[in-house]
Order: sequence, then structure tokens, then C-alpha cells
Amino acid sequence: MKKILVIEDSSTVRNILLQVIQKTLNIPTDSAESMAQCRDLIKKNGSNAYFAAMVDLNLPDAAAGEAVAYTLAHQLPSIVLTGDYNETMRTKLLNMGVVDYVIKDSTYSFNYAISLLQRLHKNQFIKLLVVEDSKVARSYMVDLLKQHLFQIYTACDGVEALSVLEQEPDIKILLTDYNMPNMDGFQLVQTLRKRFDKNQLAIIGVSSTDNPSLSARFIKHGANDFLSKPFIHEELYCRVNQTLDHIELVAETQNAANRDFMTKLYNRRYLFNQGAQIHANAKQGQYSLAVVSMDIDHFKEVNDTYSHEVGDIVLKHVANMLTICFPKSLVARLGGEEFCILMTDTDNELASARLNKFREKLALSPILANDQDIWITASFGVTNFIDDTLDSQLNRADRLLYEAKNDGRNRVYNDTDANF
Ligand SMILES: Nc1nc2c(ncn2[C@@H]2O[C@H](COP(=O)(O)OP(=O)(O)OP(=O)(O)O)[C@@H](O)[C@H]2O)c(=O)[nH]1
Repeated sequence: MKKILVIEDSSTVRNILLQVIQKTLNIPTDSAESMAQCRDLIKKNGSNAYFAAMVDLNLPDAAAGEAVAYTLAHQLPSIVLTGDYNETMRTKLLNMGVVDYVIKDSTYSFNYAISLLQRLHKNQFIKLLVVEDSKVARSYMVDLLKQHLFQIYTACDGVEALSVLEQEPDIKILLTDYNMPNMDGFQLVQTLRKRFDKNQLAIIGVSSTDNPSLSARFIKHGANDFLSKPFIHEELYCRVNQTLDHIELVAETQNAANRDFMTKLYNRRYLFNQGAQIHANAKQGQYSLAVVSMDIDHFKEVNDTYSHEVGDIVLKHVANMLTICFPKSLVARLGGEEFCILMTDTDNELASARLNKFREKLALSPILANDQDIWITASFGVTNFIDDTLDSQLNRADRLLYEAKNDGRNRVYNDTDANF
């Protein structure tokens, strides 16, 4: 993992930063207290060892910001720490291409600097599309956004933007101009909103201030936000970052509502919401669907013999194994020690073979919990019989599971084993 380089001569500030980075970001850091030490570190490790630098503007051996110029010359996105605000300095720093500057005057500023680092770290994995017909304006925006480490794609009009999105459907944020040939910004937003909602793909409309109604119209067409041209660097960053923070928060909230808190598997609610569509598609003949009901054997004994806490460790372990062994399936915890798996494009035979492999693996590998080896088995019912609803198909899988339990547990029963 790439590290963060902190260059700061005050040991108090340096220690605060290192501690907060460690606590909130858990990203490894190197630190230097002077320009000389910074140079040594970059020479020794190479600038590629770092994804960003946090640089004090005034160091004892670099009083005029030379350390900032040095990190920027080594292509390191740099956040500048400064003791006081000065408009000329601010403009100079932004023109040099720093990510941002932070005045060291309160705890809030340190928190802000850390949140910037966090944002930069996340940005490395975010695909961003700039749609702008003017080559000059496009490169200007791209250059600014590159400093924030995004994976950047470009298009010169709405039509090209749609084709880029076709190739890269996981683009998370799009900035679009209004006036463009072939397809303008409004048409592009309208077309995209039929496919992606505001939290799947964020859109920021960008256009000149000549027409003040553009901002409202962009938003009404479905954009998340709007930015007037000409803009200052910081406004672009603030709008992009805020929009991303917002959609990430929505995603986290949705994820929390759909996941079982302890095992982090999907919960019953999500299974039935998503599963209804999966089942409906299977019913229409789009693919086959195997519904699996799984239950850990004699789980009460695990709790009674070892403790509820150990029982929880076992549940998390099983959930983890399920996630790893069935990566393409929807795996959910229905409650207690009951799980459900929806496998598409899988017939009874294939599903049973996969489940038997999993069953054997589970039975043969002890789970280490509180320094003790816990051995467990599980039983499974699986049905390929597409019933009226997901609920009734799961009911059938439950009945097969019940028979597997009755016949001795630690086994997989499918439709061919049904005695009902
Ligand atoms: N540790 C832990 N135990 C749970 C949790 N939810 C349910 N249980 C326990 O799971 C056990 C389920 O026991 P039973 O329904 O009797 O089933 P079993 O002992 O697994 O027996 P069979 O299913 O017949 O093999 C009960 O003791 C519940 O208290 C949980 O979140 N954590």
C-alpha cells in the first residue's frame, strides 16, 4: 500500500497528524521534520512509495515553500500546512498545483486536512468523466482533477459521453458542459437519468454565468449540482468532493439497511427485495435458479458448551466462508444460524455438488475461537423447482433441509431426495 508523507517541523503537530492518520485512515506514513529529511526519504523510497504528501510551508531549511515545490516536482499530490492566511500565497500555491492549503489554527483544520487525505485515497478508485467540447476548457478541468487523483475519462459531447459510459459503466461522477454539438448537457442528463439514479452516477452541470437560469434547469433535469464558469479551483474541488461524500453516505446508509449487522451478509429484507426480481427473471425462463436453505447443526450446543460469544465467532466464520465460496451468488443470513443462497444458472446437480464441497470443507476445518478449536457441520436443502414466488421456493428448500436434519444432519438434500 502506498504511504502518506508528512513533512512538518513541529513535533507536536507532526505527532497529532500521525496519530490521527493512523486512527482514522489506517494508511502507513513516513514523516520528515525538514526539507533535507524529506529529500532523503524520497531518494531512498522513490516518490512512487507515496500517494500524497502533507507539507509544512515553512521549514527551518526551506522557509519559502521549497518543500512544496519539491513534492510537486515529484508528482506527489500535496496538501500544504501553513501558519497564516495570505491571499497572494494562496493564489501562488493553487497555481503551483497543490491539492489544497490548510491553516494550522484549530482542531477543525486538522480534521479537514485528514478528510482531504481520505478523499484523495478514495479518489484513486473513482472513475470521473469530463464532457466538454472546448479542448482548452476540457484540459483545464482534467489537469485540475488529476491533482485529486481521479481516474479521468473525457468526451467532447453528449453522444461520445454515452459511448464512454457504455465502455465504463462504473463511472461514478460526470461533469458536463451545457452547450455542445450533437447532444447538449440537458439532453445528456435526461438520457442518463433513465439509466442511472443520482446515487449511482452523480452529475455536475458546468456552464457559463451568461444565463442564470441554467443552474436551476440543470438540477431540474436531474443533475446533482451545478458549477458556474469561470470557477476557482477550490469551488470545483468542493463541489466534486461534496457530491461524492453525499453519494457515498447514501451508499453506506443503504448498505447498512441491507446487511446483517454481525456477519455483514445481506439480511432477510434485502434477500426478498432483490430476490423477487431474480426469481421473476428465472420464472420467465431467463436462467435457472437454485434456492438453498442452510442451517448449522446443533448450534445451540456450541452456545451452551462454549458461550454465546464463541457462537458469534462461529457465525461470522461461516458467513465469511460462504462469501468466499459462493462469490457469484446472493448469500443472506435469514436469522439465527439460518442462511439462504440464491444461485442462478445452476441446476440441482451442480448446486448440490458445490454445496457438498462447501459442507465437507466446513466439517473438516476447525474454527479457532477464543483459543479453542470448534468443529461444526451444516445441513442444506436445495431446490431448482421454480415455484410461484421466491417465498414458496424457499419454503420447499426448507422442507428439504428439514428432511436432511431428520436423516442425520451434515448432508445436502435436493429435489430428488424429496419425500413430500
Ligand atoms: N451466538 C449466537 N447464537 C444465536 C444467534 N441467533 C440465534 N442463536 C442461537 O442459535 C440456536 C439455535 O438452536 P436450535 O434452533 O435449537 O437449533 P440447533 O441447536 O442448531 O439444532 P438443529 O438445527 O436441529 O441442528 C439457539 O440456541 C439460539 O439462541 C446469534 O446471533 N448468536
